[in-house]
Amino acid sequence: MTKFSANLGFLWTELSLPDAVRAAKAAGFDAVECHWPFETPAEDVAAALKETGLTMLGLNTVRGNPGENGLCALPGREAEAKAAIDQALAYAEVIGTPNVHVMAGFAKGPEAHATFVANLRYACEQAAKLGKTILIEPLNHHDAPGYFLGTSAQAVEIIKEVGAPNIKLMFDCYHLQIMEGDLTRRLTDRLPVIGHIQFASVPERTEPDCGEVNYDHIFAHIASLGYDAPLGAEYKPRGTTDEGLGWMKG
Ligand SMILES: O=C(O)C(=O)[C@H](O)CO
Ligand SMILES: [Mg+2]
Repeated sequence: MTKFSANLGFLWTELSLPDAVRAAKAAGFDAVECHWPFETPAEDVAAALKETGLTMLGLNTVRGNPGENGLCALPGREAEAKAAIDQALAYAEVIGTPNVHVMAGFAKGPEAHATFVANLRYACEQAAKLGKTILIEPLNHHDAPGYFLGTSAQAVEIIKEVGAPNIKLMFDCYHLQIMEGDLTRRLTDRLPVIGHIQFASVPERTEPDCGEVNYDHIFAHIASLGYDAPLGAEYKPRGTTDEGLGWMKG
């Protein structure tokens, strides 16, 4: 039976993060994940996770200044990037989160690549001390034009170059359907480096019950690969979150 994680960056956003954790539990999710929890005291999130028995599977490093979308591929911003990595790992340690998604930012070219690799090596060293995993995620160029990381091939190349055992790919089916398609084969081919999988309808980015991707097929294929970690429901509900959960009961 496929397990699901509620991404609280998009689901139950009208609630406080601790209450969103409780709502996800009540709705039958097996785990939760989020984007940027830092305005909520980690202790409050930890208490809700303990109360519900859920794990917060992942969180992100901060975006940076208004309009930015990550710091870790930005040449000249290394001190801020390291601080963002330290902040995310410290928060993750308090709430028992195993994965930190290190966000690259809007950049391009060889200097950005070298900067990202160097910051990821730092992140992996720090994460290894805590037994945690660093994730990198290609984002599509419609939602995030100019974002440094845009394809799974680029991510695989970076993962190999970083050369750490605790760096993995966040395979977001939404972004990768837009950027490259061929999801069934990509999931098979990238499986050895996949650290987390997310999904949403394409192109709407709503519940997975519409659009151009057949998620009944995708979920069955993922299960056939022997991947049984919770899959991240990272979509923007058409109505309220609870109204849109019929796809889980299918
Ligand atoms: O945008 C996404 O798909 C993500 O998963 C990032 O964590 C937030 O931008
Ligand atoms: Mg995603």
